[in-house]
Amino acid sequence: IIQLQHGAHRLGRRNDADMARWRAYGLGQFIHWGLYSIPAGEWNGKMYNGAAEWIRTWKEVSPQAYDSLIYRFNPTKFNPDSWAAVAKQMGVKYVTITTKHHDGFCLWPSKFTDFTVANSPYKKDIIGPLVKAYDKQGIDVILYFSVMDWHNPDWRYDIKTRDDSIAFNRFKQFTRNQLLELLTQYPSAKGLWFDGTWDKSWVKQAAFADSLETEMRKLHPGLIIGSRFRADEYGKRHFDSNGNLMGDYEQGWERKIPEKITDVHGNDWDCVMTIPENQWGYAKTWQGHIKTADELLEMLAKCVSLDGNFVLNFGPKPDGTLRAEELSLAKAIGDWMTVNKEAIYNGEYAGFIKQDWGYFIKSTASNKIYMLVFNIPVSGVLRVATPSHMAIRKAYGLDNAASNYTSEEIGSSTYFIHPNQQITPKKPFVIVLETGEEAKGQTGGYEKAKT
Ligand SMILES: COc1ccc([C@@H]2N[C@@H](C)[C@@H](O)[C@H]2O)cc1
Repeated sequence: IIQLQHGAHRLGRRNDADMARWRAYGLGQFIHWGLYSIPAGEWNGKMYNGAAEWIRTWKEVSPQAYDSLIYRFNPTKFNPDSWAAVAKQMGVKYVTITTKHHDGFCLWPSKFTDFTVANSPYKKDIIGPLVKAYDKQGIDVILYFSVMDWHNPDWRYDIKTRDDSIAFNRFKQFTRNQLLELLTQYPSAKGLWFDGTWDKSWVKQAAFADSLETEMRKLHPGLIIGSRFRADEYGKRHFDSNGNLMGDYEQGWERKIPEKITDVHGNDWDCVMTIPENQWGYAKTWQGHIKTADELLEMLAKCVSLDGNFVLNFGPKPDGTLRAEELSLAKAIGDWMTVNKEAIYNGEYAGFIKQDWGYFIKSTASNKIYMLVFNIPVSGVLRVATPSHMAIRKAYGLDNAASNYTSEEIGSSTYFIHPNQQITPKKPFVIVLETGEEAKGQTGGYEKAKT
């Protein structure tokens, strides 16, 4: 064990009500919106092949020219209620919204910089109305904040000289001021989603970041902060020098999903996912594969089955409207969630052996076990291996209880689930298992071979 002042301050999961609420979300929405949405991956008629929200770093783009985009930020069709309604129909329980991305442009009228909406043609606060609109729909809000700030002249990638450290000390105060400002202006936010914290300059601020995290938690009891905010005094990030998770949930699953339960080390976590391969801000043309609703539903099921939340990204257009591809995916996901949401909300790892046909999710609300079926075997029969001494009492379809199933015990704690009629579904579907304790002593006489 290494003595740490600024490592993890808690072992294991948070067990308070605020975190239990976060753990139960299942499905979330990410929103990336800002000046980068205007060029949308194109500059002087050339397409930037990186992520659209990173276009300021492209050698073809002068930072000053990029920063002048502030004078073009005027989302005349922005209607937060319409975004929140789309999210509601989609079935998301929380939304993570960019307050300030790496480019430093603030979607709220921060007092600590001029590089905000207040000095754009739009003039008005964006964050406040968004928080209000989502709160009205009963969707919780998490505020995304990038520590790295390309616009702020005091930002440094590393601290090499005395001048660097004088500038970066100003930058640290600026960061603290903005974070306290966000928590004060938008007190209904449930948490902060930090990004832009990997550079040496910030990694060297273990003590400062640790005390700032403590100060924010004091200002906002119950605040949820992930593992990407700070490093320990040896520069370790996400997991401290003793291998313990820092923050309240693991934030390492960006555009990737854990394979098995041991990959998540008993921690809470979220997976943040783009619809194209790698675009967070609005990009005029999406290159490569665009994920289908069925792919996204399978990602959602997989995340919840492994104790995580699945957060799907939307990149609104510069005029404030959502693009057609995102609206149609939100609709398709929402239609599926309308029927199957009880298998997703309050979902947790069920402890069943993973099967090829899909995912098991246990409900903390009903204690029911849900089978989320994506791949029907040629046999048409679905194998289930329950944790030992757990028997299956009943199996029925969530879409309609009439579509019932017969469970046949084929071995110790092993069953075949037989559909009572030919299943030819067009969409992933859910079977509910009601289970119970196996009768004492009734071992079913399955003798293990001696080998
Ligand atoms: C390759 O390094 C990065 C760094 C930051 C990101 C940002 N994190 C995502 C949540 C988006 O905000 C993306 O711009 C992506 C890739």
